[in-house]
Amino acid sequence: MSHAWGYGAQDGPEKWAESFPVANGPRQSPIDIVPTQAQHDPSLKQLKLKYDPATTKGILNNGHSFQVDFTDDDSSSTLVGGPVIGIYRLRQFHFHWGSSDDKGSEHTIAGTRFPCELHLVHWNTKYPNFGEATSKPDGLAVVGVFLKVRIFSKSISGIAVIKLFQMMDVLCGFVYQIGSANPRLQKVLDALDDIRSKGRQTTFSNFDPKTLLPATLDFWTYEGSLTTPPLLESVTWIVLKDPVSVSPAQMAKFRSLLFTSEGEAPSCMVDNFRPPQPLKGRKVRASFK
Ligand SMILES: N/C(=N\S(N)(=O)=O)N1CCCC1
Ligand SMILES: [Zn+2]
Repeated sequence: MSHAWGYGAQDGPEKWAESFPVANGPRQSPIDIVPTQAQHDPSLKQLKLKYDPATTKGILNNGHSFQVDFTDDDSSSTLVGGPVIGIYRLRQFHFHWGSSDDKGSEHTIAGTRFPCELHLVHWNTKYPNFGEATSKPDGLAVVGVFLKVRIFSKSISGIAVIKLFQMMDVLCGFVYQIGSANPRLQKVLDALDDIRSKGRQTTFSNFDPKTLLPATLDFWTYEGSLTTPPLLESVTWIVLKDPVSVSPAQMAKFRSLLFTSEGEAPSCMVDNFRPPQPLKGRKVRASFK
């Protein structure tokens, strides 16, 4: 297989080892996190994320996901503390999602899959740049955040109204879902109209990724890898325990992107996730009891 990879039957995760033998390595990601088997480590420090919106550089459809890039020529946007030693600079964030709400995340929690997972990618400033850091065992730190679809109403009367509407809808032969849109996601999702195809990029500025995070930064951590080729075993994973919300309509927006470039037969960008990999004796630590 050339180094062209994807998520299809011919070029997907089951084929990656042909060009990237590290796919069968000892510290591959993602993994299934089993909370009852994770050990609370009181020596873990508080996770400190400091992001300067002015470092936002742009948004790109890279043909595998979309990413929001940040300038990383100084330490304006950083991760310190948690399981890492030193200062890690924010490079980009991106997402993985499914074709339906029952799958899409890369990490799973005791077998539970979420419809989407956010990854914030940081590199260790003990190395001269991101490219150098990607090949070092302590080169990268990625924060993973689960997105969870919540269909709810705030009041009993609201539930009654929804139930009535749903009964009427079923009677009329169609079903719709009412969900709570996550307003903090919307600026990112609104930009997707301009980057529908692979290779498209557009301006995107003044965005604070901290707004995408849950209120508490309780996390699990383990030593792993990039979850896409080249699958380098250089990532300290920091997976947040608490999900953030996303609505069905917002999930549809993720699924409106294309894996393909303009002029190619369109292929919807969905199911761009690698399934959990063998733990191979690794320990998962928890920052919380
Ligand atoms: N696979 C990756 N990130 S991830 N999915 O492991 O967080 N990346 C590939 C190049 C830059 C980030
Ligand atoms: Zn990722």
